[in-house]
Amino acid sequence: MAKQILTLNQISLKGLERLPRDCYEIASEFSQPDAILLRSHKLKAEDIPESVLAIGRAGAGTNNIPVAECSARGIPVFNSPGANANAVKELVAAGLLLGSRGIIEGIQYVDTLASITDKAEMNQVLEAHKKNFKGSELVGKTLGVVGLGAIGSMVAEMALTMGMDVVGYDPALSVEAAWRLSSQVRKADTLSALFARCDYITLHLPVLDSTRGLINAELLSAVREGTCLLNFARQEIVDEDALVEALNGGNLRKYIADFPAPALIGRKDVILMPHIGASTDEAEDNCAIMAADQIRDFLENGNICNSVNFPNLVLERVTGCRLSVTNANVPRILGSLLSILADDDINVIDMLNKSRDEIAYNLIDIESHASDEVLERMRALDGVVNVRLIGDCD
Ligand SMILES: NC(=O)c1ccc[n+]([C@@H]2O[C@H](COP(=O)([O-])OP(=O)(O)OC[C@H]3O[C@@H](n4cnc5c(N)ncnc54)[C@H](O)[C@@H]3O)[C@@H](O)[C@H]2O)c1
Ligand SMILES: O=C(O)[C@H](O)COP(=O)(O)O
Repeated sequence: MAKQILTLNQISLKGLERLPRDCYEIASEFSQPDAILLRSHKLKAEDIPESVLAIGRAGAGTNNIPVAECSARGIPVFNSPGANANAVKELVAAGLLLGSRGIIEGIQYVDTLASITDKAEMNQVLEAHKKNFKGSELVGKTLGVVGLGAIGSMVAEMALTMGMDVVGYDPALSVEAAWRLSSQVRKADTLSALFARCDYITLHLPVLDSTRGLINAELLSAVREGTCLLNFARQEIVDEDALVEALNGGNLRKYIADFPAPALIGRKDVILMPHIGASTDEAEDNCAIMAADQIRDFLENGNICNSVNFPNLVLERVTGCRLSVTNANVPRILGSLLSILADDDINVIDMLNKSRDEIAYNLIDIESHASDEVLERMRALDGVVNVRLIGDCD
């Protein structure tokens, strides 16, 4: 029977094409879907049908998904790390230029000249006024990058090529991300040290309990005169009252962000974009392809790649008959699962078990069919969250 994929946002066709129509039905309404694909749709736990086995976010941030509830229900949540990083990096480049030059004000001024019909007169007027739109260059200025993952590391690299000095802060930097980072990026030991020494500061970290309101009054009051803050990460990371106070105080010269808020719209010192960081053809394709491939590999093989709540686990298929089991990460469950198989004379050919936080996940390749009764005995074990028989075992 075809598997049903519920899409809660428009997902690029290039991604949906990775799910062959003879095996997958895709629609924006299903009552019992096997998996969900979405972008920024705010998904509530109560709206996830019982049938859902996996959720794929075609994008980076998963703060729109109730990840903790998904973990408790044994549902892996996948995202698309790095797939839209270049799109965001390019928009940050635009943000830096909008923050350093009078581009927007200049364009708005030119629009006011529409009533002048004589070219020479227009030229004379604008040449007299262009001094009002003077900016400064990025070369030699210091950019602070908060969060040096997929996007932050690309932004840092780009800023270096533009002649900026780059300072980075990331207390949770992965080894892989550290390898990607240019050695010219200087390390700030604290966020306050970074905020106190930069002309431009750009945020590229996820919103988590620990980062909500992280950019607070204390940090914002310590910025150098003329500092420009860019936020292409998430609105919630910046304390809005503190931001408004810092802008009113004058030291923070500009706030450039991808997240409009009523209190910020219309201010001359704020430039807001409508959450378009990842809105390029390329990023939408990349994210959708990655999310669809990951969902397909999970549904067809139980493999897990780029989950934000489950361990990564990929086991090469050696038999048509595979069990995937999610259980609490406590002792003795694995032994009990294997005993149930042994009691039914089912031989295990290959298996892999990995854990992440409170979740343990297993793929067990077996030589012969496991009956419904065997599966039910496994499901009945204390601490087992779900058991799935994948594939054709005959
Ligand atoms: N504007 C957009 O359209 C858009 C597009 C893509 C991503 N984003 C946002 O940008 C965020 C980052 O994306 P990414 O792809 O670079 O993710 P990533 O996971 O590759 O990198 C995030 C980095 O932030 C670091 N970090 C975590 N806590 C931190 C803290 N307290 N201080 C400093 N660094 C911290 C992590 O260690 C990691 O290196 C996403 O979570 C998402 O919210 C926005
Ligand atoms: O976290 C992300 O990837 C971005 O915020 C992009 O969101 P979008 O897919 O809704 O554009």
